Amino acid sequence: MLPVVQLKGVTHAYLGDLEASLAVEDLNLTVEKGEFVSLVGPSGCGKTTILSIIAGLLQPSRGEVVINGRPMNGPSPEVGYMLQQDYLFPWRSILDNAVLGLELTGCLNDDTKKKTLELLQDMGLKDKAQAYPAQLSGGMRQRVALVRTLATDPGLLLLDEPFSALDYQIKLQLEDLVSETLRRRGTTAVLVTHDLSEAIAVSSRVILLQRNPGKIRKVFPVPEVIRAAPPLYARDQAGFAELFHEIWQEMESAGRES
Ligand SMILES: Nc1ncnc2c1ncn2[C@@H]1O[C@H](COP(=O)(O)OP(=O)(O)OP(=O)(O)O)[C@@H](O)[C@H]1O
Repeated sequence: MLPVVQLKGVTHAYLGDLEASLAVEDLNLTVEKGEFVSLVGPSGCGKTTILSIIAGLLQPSRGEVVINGRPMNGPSPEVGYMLQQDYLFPWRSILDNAVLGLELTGCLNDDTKKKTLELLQDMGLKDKAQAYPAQLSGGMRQRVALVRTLATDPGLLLLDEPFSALDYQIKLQLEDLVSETLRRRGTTAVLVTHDLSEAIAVSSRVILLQRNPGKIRKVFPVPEVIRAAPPLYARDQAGFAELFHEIWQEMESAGRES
């Protein structure tokens, strides 16, 4: 089976008026179908730049991006992107917000609307379909944003710190819900997070980046016993604390060198 994401020698420099700044250099990364990988690393190591490149929002200065076997050519409905802010339209009902992506891609019909309602139900939001964003909590709104992203059925989901603005308890619940939903649908995911325990709890691999310029420093596979548990319980599994410390130490060494 073809990998979902292939980055081959990807380098990106942002061009300023007087100089160019090298954000990421010579990245090589393959993400297989159904994998959930996390990108972690210090501020400025290029996590968001990498997601923007995979999303087709940013053309890398050098190197090749291949999505589902095809060279990347701008944003595509195959790739969903979810951010820290929910960006719901306050004047639209929850259902109308949730179907926005379908509407914009010309895919809204009775069948896709029914599937969106099912997704809202899966996320515990069916009775909120006719409510408005202002009537929902932050965690609920983030779930609506997730439904909106999943409604177009992207094979690849990019998540840029989607849980970081939420209370700890809500964050843990959402990690479970998202991870279970993606597993069931076979969706491939790339998550950017500052929370190392979240990265280990939800991923099959944690990719540690270093900065100046952004590069992959080390890839940590997450042991099966941790991966098999729902994120809430993954943290209690044997090997979790050891892996956390191993990645933490490597991060500290990277920090000292940059
Ligand atoms: N639009 C831009 N113009 C110029 N430089 C940029 C731009 N966006 C990012 N950079 C630079 O590129 C590098 C990588 O930034 P990026 O935002 O990808 O890092 P990050 O790991 O996501 O950071 P953080 O964890 O703080 O969100 C940084 O040095 C940043 O200053």
